[in-house]
Amino acid sequence: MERFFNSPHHEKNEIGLPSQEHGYEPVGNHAGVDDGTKDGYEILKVSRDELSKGSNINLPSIIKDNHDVKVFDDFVAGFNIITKTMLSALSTSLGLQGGERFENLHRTNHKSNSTLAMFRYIPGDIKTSKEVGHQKHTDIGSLTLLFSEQWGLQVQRPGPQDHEKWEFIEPKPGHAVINVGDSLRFASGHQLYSCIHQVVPIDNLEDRYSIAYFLRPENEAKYKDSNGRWVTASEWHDTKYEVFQKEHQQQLGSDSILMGGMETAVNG
Ligand SMILES: O=C(O)CCC(=O)C(=O)O
Ligand SMILES: [Fe+2]
Repeated sequence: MERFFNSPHHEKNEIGLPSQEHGYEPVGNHAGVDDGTKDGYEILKVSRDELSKGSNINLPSIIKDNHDVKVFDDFVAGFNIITKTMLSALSTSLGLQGGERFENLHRTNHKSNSTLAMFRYIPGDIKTSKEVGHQKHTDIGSLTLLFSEQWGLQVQRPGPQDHEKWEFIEPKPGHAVINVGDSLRFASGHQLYSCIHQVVPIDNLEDRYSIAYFLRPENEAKYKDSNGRWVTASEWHDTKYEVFQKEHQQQLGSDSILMGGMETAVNG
């Protein structure tokens, strides 16, 4: 990751961002933690569908050799097994049968927006920087497997409480953080809660690296969203992504999308 992120911009940006699940985005493409700020991370995304193209995969030349592609392949294969095992355990614990079981909405050979994302956050001061952290949100997909050895991730506990109270998640070597995202919340009939989280850098000195695997349902899977509409997983993905792209001011009134309906679930 360091090798990629330390490369010149034109090399990192060689293929740009052909889709929201694949390619490179520089710092400042999304809203940041506080009003009027932008995000403080750059990101390399490798989509699971793109990886399935084998040697035809579209990647910047600096990470396109066989070794690099095998690393991405191994990560995605392993992360798929882990997340689908969890989905199966959750389905069993909720008493789901047949086509309702979560793993049957996530068949690996079906098209989806699942993606592997690698982040580098630039150091910044939460009070003064104009580009800082990762805004408050819930994840679009089903399960997110999140790895970072550095502090920065904060969550809000579900349940009635002061909803501006943030708690840091301690990074532990050899551990991952698992977020339930909106798609699993919706597929569970809103029984499971999406996790409200954000990232704030805690010192002004170090870059912060994190790796996320965003498992998302098959594009055609259907559920009722936070506004009670029947949508496909790919429609929800596109709707939410549009809100992610907006400035804070334009996001006003979009809380039920940005937070997957958790604002009202948590506080009301
Ligand atoms: O970088 C992190 O630790 C979290 C990233 C995240 O929340 C996201 O991209 O959805
Ligand atoms: Fe997230």
